[in-house]
This record gives sequence, structure tokens and C-alpha cells, in this order.
Amino acid sequence: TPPLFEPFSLKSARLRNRIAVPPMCQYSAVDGFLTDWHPAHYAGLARGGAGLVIVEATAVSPEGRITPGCAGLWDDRHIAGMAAVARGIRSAGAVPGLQIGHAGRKASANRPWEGDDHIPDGALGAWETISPSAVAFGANLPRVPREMTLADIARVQADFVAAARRAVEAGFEWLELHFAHGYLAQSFLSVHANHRTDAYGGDLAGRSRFLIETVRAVRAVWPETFPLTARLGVIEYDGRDEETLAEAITLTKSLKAEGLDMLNVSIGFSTPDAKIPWGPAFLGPVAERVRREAELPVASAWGFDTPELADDAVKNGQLDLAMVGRRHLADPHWPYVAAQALGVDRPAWVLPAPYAHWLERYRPSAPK
Ligand SMILES: Cc1cc2c(cc1C)N(C[C@H](O)[C@H](O)[C@H](O)COP(=O)(O)O)c1[nH]c(=O)[nH]c(=O)c1N2
Ligand SMILES: NC(=O)C1=CN(Cc2ccccc2)CCC1
Repeated sequence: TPPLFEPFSLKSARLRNRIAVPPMCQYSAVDGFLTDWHPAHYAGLARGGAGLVIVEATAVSPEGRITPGCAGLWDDRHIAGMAAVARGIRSAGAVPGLQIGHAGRKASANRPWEGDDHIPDGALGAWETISPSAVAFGANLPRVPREMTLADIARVQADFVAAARRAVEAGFEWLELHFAHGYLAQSFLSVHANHRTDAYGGDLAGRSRFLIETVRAVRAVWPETFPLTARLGVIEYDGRDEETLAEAITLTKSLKAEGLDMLNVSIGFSTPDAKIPWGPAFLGPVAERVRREAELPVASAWGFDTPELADDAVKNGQLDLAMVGRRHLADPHWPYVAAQALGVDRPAWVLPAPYAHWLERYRPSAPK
């Protein structure tokens, strides 16, 4: 069996293979409430055969949304829609995961295909953004956020805990904290965004405090047997990669000590001045370094999107889980295509029986 199709266990989670659908915003929610779009989208992905499907970045508070179309779990009324999605993923045989986060200074933005920029300050539909310091991201997101008070910090951490409780009630079995991509948690870690001189800024310990405290608080309410993971930008491609990576690995060890079960290795996206070396599976070596030095299982994404690239990354010890995003948008049954390409025995059975039986048995193009 190709390594990509070996099962994977983490705490009580049992994954049928090493393929994960990473969280991908659908920008289709209303006031945080999911619509008919979401259950269809996620069940379709889960039926494709991935071992784990992680539901998109879900805001822990209204101002924590990236756009007005982002999902939320800041209100108990959000649970029902999320529960339907979790059921759909579970009934298709995949582990239902959820990512929760806060967009920080990247919040109050238009959808990518509607400008991908800040809703102008004061315009209808805009809201106040908050961040560790009153420093804007820049480029398409120029609004200067309000510097968070210690009360804001405590409130947002409580929001993460409340959202985690709701995720349990909704039936999720895997939780990923969104600590990447230039959003709030990443902004606490990044010197590009965090200029605080109090306990939540300054040296690595100060810039790590929000993240460590949040993992500790969430771990206390998230069931011990379910994986608690975080997606962390470990590199910025801003000319300081060695330092950033060393800090990220130190932080990862601290998060592991707080009970984190796995790290999803990603990019910081904290500054518009990054020179990102886009390319096939380009984060592989970075993920391998984190996996080896922090001694924690890792997942990663960004171009592990051919069967061979995903399989190789698992085979050569770079990743424990390969996250395949955009290819799943193009083909929710990507795992079936990968199974065929990698020579898995009876590849059709990566799909549910109603599909598999006929894909294997009657192939109109082939003589019977
Ligand atoms: C439309 C869309 C939406 C999102 C994303 C991407 C895209 C394309 N990505 C990043 C995503 O999880 C993944 O890391 C990237 O797409 C890179 O992987 P691929 O190269 O697409 O396999 C993303 N990442 C994340 O942590 N939370 C999210 O909600 C989203 N949303
Ligand atoms: N919520 C998130 O974490 C998102 C991450 N993205 C990452 C991305 C950056 C650059 C290119 C593709 C994807 C895009 C949209 C939403």
C-alpha cells in the first residue's frame, strides 16, 4: 500500500488514509450561520475518500470573521448547522474536523472575488478590527486596527474556549486552532504585527503568550481523546526565515507541552513584502524540520497536489498528513484519482459503495 493510503491514528481519531482536506473558506455564511451550500460542499468532499475533512476557518466572534460571509461559532444557534456538516462528513467515513480562529487586522474584508480588500472604514458592513498593536497589514488591507487591551485579550481567549465547547456539541472529533496566515494569533507571534511592550509582546515568550494560553484554555474543554491541533505560520519568507523557524519550533515544543497533538505547518502571511517561493510541495523540507525537531506529528499543504508529491512527502518522512486543498475543489473525488495513480488495490473502494460497485464492475469503455 502506498504510504499516502496507510491509515493514521492520533489519540482516538482513526483516519482511513493520510489525505486531509484543509480548511478552505467558502464565504457563503450569513451572520456566521451556514447555508445549504455547506452541507453539500463538505459531504461531497468527504465522499471523495479523504481521511480527514477540516471545515473552514470559523470565527470565534463576529469581529473575528475575515469577511461577512465567514462561518461563526460564537452563538449557540450556530451549532445546528455545524452539526449537520459534521454528521455529513462522519457518515461518509471521514473524520470531521473544524478550524476556529480570529482574523485580527485582516478582518472586515470583502470576499476574494469581490475585491479581497478591507471594506472601507465607516462603510456599511464594515466593523472595527483589533490586533496586538495598532499596525496595519498594508497593501490590500490598509486599515489600522485598534490595539487590544488586556481585557480584549482575555475576552478573545474566552471566545476560543466557548467556540471549542460548541464544536464538541456539534459533533466534531478534531479541532484546529487557526494560528497562521497573518490572522490574530499569528499577529501576536509576528514582530511585523506585535509591537507590544507588555507581557504579550517583546521577546519570544511575550509574543508566544497568547498562543500558549489559548491552547492551554482550549485543551481544558476539548475532550482529551480528540486531537487538538494548530495551524501555525512557521516561516514568512521575509528575509528572516532562520530566526522565524527557530522561534516557531521553540513555540511548537511549548504548545506540545500544553497538550497539542499535531502541528499543521503553514506560512505566516504577516507582511505583504514576503517573497514566497511558490512551487510544488515547497513546504516539505520546512515541515520535515518541524516534525523532527519538535518531535510532533505534522501536516502541511501548498502544492502537495499530485498523487506522487503527496505520497512522497509521507514516504520520506516530511509529513504525517498531506493536505490537498484546491485540487479537491476541482475534484472532490481526488483520493480516488490518487488511488488509481498510485496503484492501490481496487481503487474504486476509496469511494462509498453506491459509487464504488459500479465504477469497479461495469466500465462501458472496457469489454465485459
Ligand atoms: C478558497 C480558499 C480558502 C482558504 C484557503 C485556500 C483557498 C484556496 N486556505 C489555505 C488552504 O487550506 C491551503 O493551505 C492552500 O489552498 C494550499 O493548499 P493547496 O495548494 O491548495 O493544496 C485556508 N487556510 C486555512 O487555514 N483556513 C481557511 O479557512 C482557508 N481558506
Ligand atoms: N482563512 C484563511 O486562512 C485563508 C487563507 N488563504 C490562503 C491563501 C493565501 C494565498 C494564496 C492562496 C491561499 C486564502 C483565503 C483564506
